[in-house]
Amino acid sequence: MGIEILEPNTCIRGCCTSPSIPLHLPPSSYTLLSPIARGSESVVYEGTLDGTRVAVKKPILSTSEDINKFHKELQLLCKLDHPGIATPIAAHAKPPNYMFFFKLFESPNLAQKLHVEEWIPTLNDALMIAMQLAKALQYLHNLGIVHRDVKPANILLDKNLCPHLTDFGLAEYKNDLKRVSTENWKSSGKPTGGFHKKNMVGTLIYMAPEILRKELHTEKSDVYSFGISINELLTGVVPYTDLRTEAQAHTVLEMNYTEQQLTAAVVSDGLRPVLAAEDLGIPSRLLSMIKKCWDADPNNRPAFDDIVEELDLVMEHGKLKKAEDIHIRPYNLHVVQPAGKTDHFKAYQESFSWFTRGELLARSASSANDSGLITRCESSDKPSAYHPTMSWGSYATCGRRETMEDTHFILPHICDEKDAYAFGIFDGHRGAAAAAFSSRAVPAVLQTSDFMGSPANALAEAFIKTDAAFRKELDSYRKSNRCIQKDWHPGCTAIAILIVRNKLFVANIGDCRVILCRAGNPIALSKDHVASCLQERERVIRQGGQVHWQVDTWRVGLPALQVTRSIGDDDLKPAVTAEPEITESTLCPEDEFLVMASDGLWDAISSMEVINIIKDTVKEPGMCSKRLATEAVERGSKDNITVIVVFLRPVSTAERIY
Ligand SMILES: Nc1ncnc2c1ncn2[C@@H]1O[C@H](COP(=O)(O)OP(=O)(O)OP(=O)(O)O)[C@@H](O)[C@H]1O
Ligand SMILES: [Mn+2]
Ligand SMILES: [Mn+2]
Repeated sequence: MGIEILEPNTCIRGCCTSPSIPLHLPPSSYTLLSPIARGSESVVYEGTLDGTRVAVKKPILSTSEDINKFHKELQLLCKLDHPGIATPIAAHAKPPNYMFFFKLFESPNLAQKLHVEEWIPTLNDALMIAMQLAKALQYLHNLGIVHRDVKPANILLDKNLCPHLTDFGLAEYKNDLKRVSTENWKSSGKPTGGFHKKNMVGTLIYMAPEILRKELHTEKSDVYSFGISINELLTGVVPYTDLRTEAQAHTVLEMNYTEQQLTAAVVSDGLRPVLAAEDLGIPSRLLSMIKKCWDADPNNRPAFDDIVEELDLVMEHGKLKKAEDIHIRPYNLHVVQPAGKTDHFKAYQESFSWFTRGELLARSASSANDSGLITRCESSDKPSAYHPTMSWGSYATCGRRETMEDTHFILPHICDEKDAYAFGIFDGHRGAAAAAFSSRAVPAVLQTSDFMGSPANALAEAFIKTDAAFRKELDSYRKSNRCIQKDWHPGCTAIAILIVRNKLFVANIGDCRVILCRAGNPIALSKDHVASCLQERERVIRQGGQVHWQVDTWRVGLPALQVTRSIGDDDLKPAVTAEPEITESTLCPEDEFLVMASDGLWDAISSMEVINIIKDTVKEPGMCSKRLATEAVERGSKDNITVIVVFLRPVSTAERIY
């Protein structure tokens, strides 16, 4: 493109050279805009280079070892040229700035695509992705390079859904690995996204048994990670999160300290993710190839030359059978049409997403108030003198987690009522389904309720109806016997606020929180429902649940849930109730703003600090939300984080106050 290559085109040390991409840039040629992602070892920004939008990967360089690593990664990247690999278009390798510039991929990476967007690929999509990725890895292996971090989060998708392998932070020449064998262990790179912070490279669930046994990483270890990733693409299930043994793997994954259990199971018991289901039209050849890829013995795994050949054959067959029509998502609710005798191959399914299912609830939600559980709060209809002037913004980030299980909604001027606003946050656990469903269902039910006349009731009704509808949906979905996850009980915590004129209602279940900043001080408008709270513990036991001390805190039931109220979690109902605790406040001119957020924020930042941070941030609610979330990540919050900031006064006033 337009960027001129300044000679000599080398990095500061002279070790990296490239005939085609510039390795140092005039400062005026690029800008860094907002961060797209924070990896364990770098921050990826959106930026511009010579006027074009690009992605800028800026490694976190804290030691000289990190700088060596940057040079190594750059040297390697300069040698690569393959359509299936995200190669840099420029780099800047002179102090104080070390950066890689890549073409900006607008679509999310494959992990987000599958688990946040809940994308369901057709068989054709899946085969195309598998093939492209296999070719990219074949290319690398032929050059003697092992990637060592193959996983969906490192696969970028372009507009046509073509995959581009990225993140060469852990890549090595195979020959160098031989030499370092045990050193390889201590890990030059900080492991990515996983939990083994010191001893391992790669991400635990994608790591081959030999890596877990601390043996040498070979190209066959990439084959293993490839197999796990392709199965994830076919099933839509994050490896091992659908298992439910005594120590539920999902819990294992959430509790960093028991990863040894999973490691042991993978290494010694041959545990593998649940293989995609053949009866949905996924060719058995593809499935046996995946099984071979994740064979315990690296020697039994195919090389990428074989994999590419095998995929070719599978695709040939697919063409005959219209692979583009086949939707592969075994755990979907779908209707299998009576197949014609000659056409067993074709399985239809209703395209399915938990977001959409939640939305549909509006159509079935009756406007009658029939929950019967809530005592009507006295009406607050009297028009009052004070009306807040509102503006709002939000920010949601996956943080250091691999998957995003938070969702939220913002619903201003409900049903065209200019004085009614609702906001909500849902923090999913044991999967994202409940949070996805609720973020659409709760506002849908609210809109059909008497939210003006009886706001507290409307909120309670929204939570209880959503919970009932979600569990019913889950039930029928399990019964559709397409569900490979026999014991799957997703849930979410929820907080919602409803502002009607000068009244503020907060409904909460779980450990999201809302605070109000009144005259400079935080007022908590919700209380956490967690098993470490005695009152809640007693309530759970009274309602037939079990609470036990596990590892470091009180937890509910076998799944060892820390929260005591939620939507979903149907294996723990009724003890883990969806009935919200509701607070009502009257807003006054002293009120400055509201901050609501999932526990990822509150784990890292106190209410008072939140207020102070907003005080020295530009008074734009979206920016405040982002600043808070970013600060929490920087302080080490390991969770997904969602923040909504609502100003209750004209922003110009708010600005003047501080
Ligand atoms: N060119 C790009 N366009 C759009 N998004 C990108 C691009 N490159 C990276 N990203 C996003 O940034 C994320 C992190 O990038 P990358 O994996 O290269 O960083 P990292 O610090 O090595 O992360 P980790 O090691 O934790 O996986 C990717 O998963 C992707 O979502
Ligand atoms: Mn990555
Ligand atoms: Mn990385």
